[in-house]
Amino acid sequence: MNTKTVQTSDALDGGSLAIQSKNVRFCWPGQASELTFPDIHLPRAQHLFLHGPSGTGKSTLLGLLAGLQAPASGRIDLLGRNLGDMRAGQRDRFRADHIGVIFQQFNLVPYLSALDNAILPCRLSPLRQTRAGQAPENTARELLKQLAVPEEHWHRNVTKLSIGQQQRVAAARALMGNPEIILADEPTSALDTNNRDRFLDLLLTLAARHNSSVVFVSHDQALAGHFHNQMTLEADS
Ligand SMILES: Nc1ncnc2c1ncn2[C@@H]1O[C@H](COP(=O)(O)OP(=O)(O)OP(=O)(O)O)[C@@H](O)[C@H]1O
Repeated sequence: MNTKTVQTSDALDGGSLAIQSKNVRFCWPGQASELTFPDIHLPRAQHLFLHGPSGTGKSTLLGLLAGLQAPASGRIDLLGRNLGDMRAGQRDRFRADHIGVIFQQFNLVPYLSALDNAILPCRLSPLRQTRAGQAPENTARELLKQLAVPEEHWHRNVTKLSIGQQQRVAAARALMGNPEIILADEPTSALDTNNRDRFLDLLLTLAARHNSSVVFVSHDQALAGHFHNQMTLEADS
């Protein structure tokens, strides 16, 4: 499978980069073809829109950037650190400290309330707890408010919320404690056009406030204009 880059930013030194990847390849067990990915060069506080047809490897690439899988070859540096140099435990720590994720299934903890889900990164990372300020619960409340999750739902079990509300709780959790990188996989798939645009504006505005970089996966090319950089994954014809 071939992939190509449509547009990326100008080169900067490693210290100012959120993400740098080179010659990354990956093959899922049991799959005949290897996925090859374009190089990424994403400055801190800039956002990347990652799009392409189904099956071209968008979710796989986010998993590699999150350190959930390791590339078969190539190199990924986040915030100037080579993921390949870290042991599994160090990658987990790095993810908890520096990466917010909004994945397709939201990965919310089903038995916790919306508020407790939003606070969770602070329980897992002292660094994010420190960054969230003296009272992380107040920060979580503020984020839920900004993301328009109605207050009467904050103490409800998160599975009792609508899909759109769950997506916004997942976004609040990803933003909690100001991680430098936010990885979002189709977070607007369940929203209508109005809510989709509002959600995206909010996510990018809140991320910009904290100098976070967002990598945003979507099929929906109409969203591309919100982003500094774009990358297309394409299947072989
Ligand atoms: N856990 C897995 N085990 C085996 N193969 C997988 C796994 N996850 C993905 N794949 C395969 O890897 C390829 C890329 O899948 P991926 O989900 O990354 O694509 P995608 O572009 O995100 O697709 P979509 O837009 O439909 O979500 C596909 O051929 C898929 O079948």
